[in-house]
Amino acid sequence: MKGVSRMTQQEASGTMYTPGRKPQDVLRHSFFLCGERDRIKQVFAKGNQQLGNMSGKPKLTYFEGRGRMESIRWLLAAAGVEFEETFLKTREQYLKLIKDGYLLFDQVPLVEMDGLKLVQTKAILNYIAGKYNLHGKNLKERAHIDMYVEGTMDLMGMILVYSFSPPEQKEKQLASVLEKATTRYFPVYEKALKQPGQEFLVGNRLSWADVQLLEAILMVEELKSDVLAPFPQLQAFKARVSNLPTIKKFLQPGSQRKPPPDDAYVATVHEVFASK
Ligand SMILES: N[C@@H](CCC(=O)N[C@@H](CS)C(=O)NCC(=O)O)C(=O)O
Repeated sequence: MKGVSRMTQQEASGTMYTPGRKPQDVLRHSFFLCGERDRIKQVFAKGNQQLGNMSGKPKLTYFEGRGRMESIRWLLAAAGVEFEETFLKTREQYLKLIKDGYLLFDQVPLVEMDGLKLVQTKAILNYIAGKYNLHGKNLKERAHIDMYVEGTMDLMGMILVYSFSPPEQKEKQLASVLEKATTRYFPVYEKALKQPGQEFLVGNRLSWADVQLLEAILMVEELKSDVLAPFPQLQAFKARVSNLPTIKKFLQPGSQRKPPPDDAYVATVHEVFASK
C-alpha cells in the first residue's frame, strides 16, 4: 500500500493524470503500474544476479598460499579462465562464510562459479575439468586421467604434509617424499609418455592429468632441483607443457600462482582455524 500512495502522489502532481480521466481510473492505473514496476524490478534483479553468476569470473576463497587451492588455480589457468581471489586472513572471515552458508562442510577451498558454491577440492576440479574438456573424450579416457590425477594428488599431498611438519621431522619427511616420487610415481608417468608419439598422458591432447603432473614435477623440483635427471620423458614433457600459452602465462612471475608455504602462511592457517 505504501507504493500505491507514493504513485498517487506522483500522479496528483500531474505525471499520470490526463483530463477526462476519472480519479478512480488513475488510481487503478497507478496500482497496475506499481505492481508492474515491482515485477519489472524483480525481473531485472534476477537477471543481474544470473548475469553476475554466469558471465562473471569464478571467485576463489582460500588462504594466500598453495594448499588445496593451488591445483584449482592451475586447472583454471590452463583452461585459460580468469579468476578472482579472496584471501582468508582472519577467523572472523571464516566464521562469517560458515554463518552465511557458503561452506557446505565448514571447509575451504570455496569456488563460486556458474551460480554454484563449490567446495571439496576434487568435486571442484572435476567440475572445471568437465566444463573445459580436460577430462577425456570418453569414460575410459576419463578413468585413465583420474588414475594419473590421483597419483599426483597423493604425491602432492605428501609435500603438503611435509610443509606443515615440525622441524625435527622435516628431514625424514623430505627423504620419504623424494623416495616415493622417484620410485613409485615418476616411473609410471615416464613409462606412459614413452609410447611413440605420446605427447600427453591420455588421448594425445592436454587433460587435467597433464596439468597436475606438471604441477607435481615443479613441486618436487623445488625440493630437489635435479630430481628429473633419470627421467628424460618427464623432462621433455615438462618443457612441452610449460610452453603451452595458457600455462606459460601462469608460470610467469606476477601470475596468480602461489609460492611454497612460509611461516607466515602456516601461522595464518592456524589462526583462522584456531588450531594452535
Ligand atoms: N576434503 C576436503 C578437505 C578440505 C579441508 O580440509 N580444508 C581445510 C583447509 S585446507 C579446512 O577447511 N579445514 C577446516 C576444518 O576442517 O575445520 C577438500 O578436499 O576440499
